[in-house]
Amino acid sequence: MQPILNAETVSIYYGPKRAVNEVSLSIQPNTVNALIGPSGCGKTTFLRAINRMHDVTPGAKVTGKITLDGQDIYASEIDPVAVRRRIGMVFQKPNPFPTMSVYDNVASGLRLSGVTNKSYLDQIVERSLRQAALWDEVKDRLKAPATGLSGGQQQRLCIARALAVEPEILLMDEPTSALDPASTSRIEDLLATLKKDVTILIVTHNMQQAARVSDTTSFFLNGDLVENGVTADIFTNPTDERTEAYVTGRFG
Ligand SMILES: Nc1ncnc2c1ncn2[C@@H]1O[C@H](COP(=O)(O)OP(=O)(O)OP(=O)(O)O)[C@@H](O)[C@H]1O
Repeated sequence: MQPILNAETVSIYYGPKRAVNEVSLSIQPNTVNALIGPSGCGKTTFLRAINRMHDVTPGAKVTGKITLDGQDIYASEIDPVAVRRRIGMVFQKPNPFPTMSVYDNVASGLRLSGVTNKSYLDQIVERSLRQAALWDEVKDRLKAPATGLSGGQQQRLCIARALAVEPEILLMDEPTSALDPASTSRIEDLLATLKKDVTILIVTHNMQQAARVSDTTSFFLNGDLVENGVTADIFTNPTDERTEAYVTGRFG
């Protein structure tokens, strides 16, 4: 099958310092892909290159090639805002727009792209909240402030907000690290259904989580992609001894 996303010898620099070294990685559609590795190994840096977030980091530079459906997302004619609509992102700490209601948070991306039709917005808001497994909990408080939701609900709201513009890829940077175990488990369950609609890349420090939720796993170390493969193989039969040392908890 054709990969939906392809990175070819991608290096990422902060000023003169190279944080990611010539990483090549192919991602198949409708899969969950975990990026693991010790702190500072470049997971977040690599993830952020995929939706051109480094465009707004002073001194950051991305080299190599990243394609989405075969199209170079760094090509000069490509608008980074359009890239971010197709490749959404959910961050470590839930970050709903604090002055907006639950409804307005989810509708914000569509409104920014000029959608005003109320019944269409209603429909997309409901669909996105259902996809994020939040609808039943918020359907009677859509006009209430988003900040009144629990941390776990706020994170699912951020997922709904990202889904509302129908991205092809969802990047998740340690999306459960600020959440309690019950909320974490809800989001993990959600990933299995979400991948029917969207391809997911998730950075996680939690190896049990990577093993539970992902189809493929990529192990990063000091900016290198050491090994990438089917999750069960990475955890039970890795080919590189550094991967084995990491997944068996010998360093980290
Ligand atoms: N904005 C920045 N400016 C300069 N250096 C940075 C910047 N962001 C990250 N780095 C450096 O790049 C390297 C990779 O960082 P990155 O955040 O990608 O690692 P990570 O694997 O995601 O770590 P963690 O698991 O702790 O989040 C680190 O050495 C870090 O200090």
